[in-house]
Amino acid sequence: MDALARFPGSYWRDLFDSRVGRTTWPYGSGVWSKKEFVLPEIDSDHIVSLFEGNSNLFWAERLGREHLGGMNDLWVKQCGISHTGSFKDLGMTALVSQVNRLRRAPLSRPINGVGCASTGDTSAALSAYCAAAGIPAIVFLPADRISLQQLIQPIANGATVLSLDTDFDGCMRLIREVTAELPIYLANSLNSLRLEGQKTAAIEILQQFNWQVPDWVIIPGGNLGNIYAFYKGFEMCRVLGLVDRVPRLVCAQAANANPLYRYYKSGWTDFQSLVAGTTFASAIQIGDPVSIDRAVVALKATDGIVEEATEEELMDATALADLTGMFACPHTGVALAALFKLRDQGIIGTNDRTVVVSTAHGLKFTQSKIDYHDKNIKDMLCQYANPPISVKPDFGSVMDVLQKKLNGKV
Ligand SMILES: Cc1ncc(COP(=O)(O)O)c(C=O)c1O
Ligand SMILES: N[C@@H](CCOP(=O)(O)O)C(=O)O
Repeated sequence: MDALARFPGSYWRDLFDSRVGRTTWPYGSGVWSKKEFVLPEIDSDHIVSLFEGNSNLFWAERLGREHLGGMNDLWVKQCGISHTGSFKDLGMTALVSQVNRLRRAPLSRPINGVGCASTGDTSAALSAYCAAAGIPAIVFLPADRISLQQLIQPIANGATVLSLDTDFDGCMRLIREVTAELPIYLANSLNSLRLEGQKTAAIEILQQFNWQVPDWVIIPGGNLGNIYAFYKGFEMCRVLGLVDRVPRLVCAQAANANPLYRYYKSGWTDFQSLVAGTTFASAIQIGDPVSIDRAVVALKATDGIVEEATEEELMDATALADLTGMFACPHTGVALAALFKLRDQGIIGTNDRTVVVSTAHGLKFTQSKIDYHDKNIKDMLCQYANPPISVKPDFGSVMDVLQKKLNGKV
């Protein structure tokens, strides 16, 4: 930070702005366009990048206007529109690049592979970046708890996939033990290299608002590395003079997997890990988050809030987002459901500039959408379901249906 502070904030803003849209290696990546803030000492030849970052900031105009009491400054940061379909690419490029550097001469460290425990997105990102670099990847997955789309990613990318009959927290405990014994580098967000890459999403948001600071940023939380990464990105920009304040952060959890929410509600006095229950937001089905202390730092420093969402709330919020032009994953639904609640309580105001962080691509989680639109979820109304209409293949039948539809009778 001392070295970076030798230059004024305007220097960094201009430098980062000058790299947007560049193809010069590695600055076309949203992460490496901020190389000096991420991993300054790395040689560009050692970087393993798939041109991650630079994701769209979606103006959720209709959702805000029609469903959130006329909110007019609501944005969704589409971190899931990325090479492997989640924000994990941002951190994995930093981590795998550093491993690549360590394995090569002159350092030539004996790292035989890189490993992680995963609910499906970290494993996909690790496998893709390792495959691109020719580094062995080992992933520990909780059997039958991740989507098929997520499962096929490491398989296709040639990783060693261990499907374990336990939950994510069990996988996490095992990978920590294994990486302590074998020359396998740990790729979960315990490793701060991941957070260095992930924090660039926060800097990118500031840049996309022409270095204006939003009032609120809402982030779904599981293992809790990302909430800290966002805080770090915002705080770094404040300390180095790129902006003059930081936004208030909201961490949103599924009610079925909510150890941070419970801790927050206890006034930060009583943290209890738990066995996470099943949730459609399966990538945040985590009961013993490794970055719990970092999350508390981030929330306290930003006057932050923790909210939770039930299964029905998160699925309805996801459906509404989709009906207004998105294709959100259930984790984004958790964050949107938290926004609905904070708007109802009057905590987030109509004119507050608010960013919801979308963490994965909806196409990785289609089964829950299929079940919702089929109204095939036990004890759930599925009030925004839009099932397909079966019609006989003749002109009269088709016309009947369309006329009823146009008259609002279907
Ligand atoms: C899609 C998705 N959203 C949100 C999260 C939560 O991020 P974190 O574990 O950093 O809290 C994860 C992973 O945990 C994820 O895969
Ligand atoms: N959702 C994550 C859970 C692990 O989180 P990490 O950020 O610590 O790797 C996943 O996709 O595996």
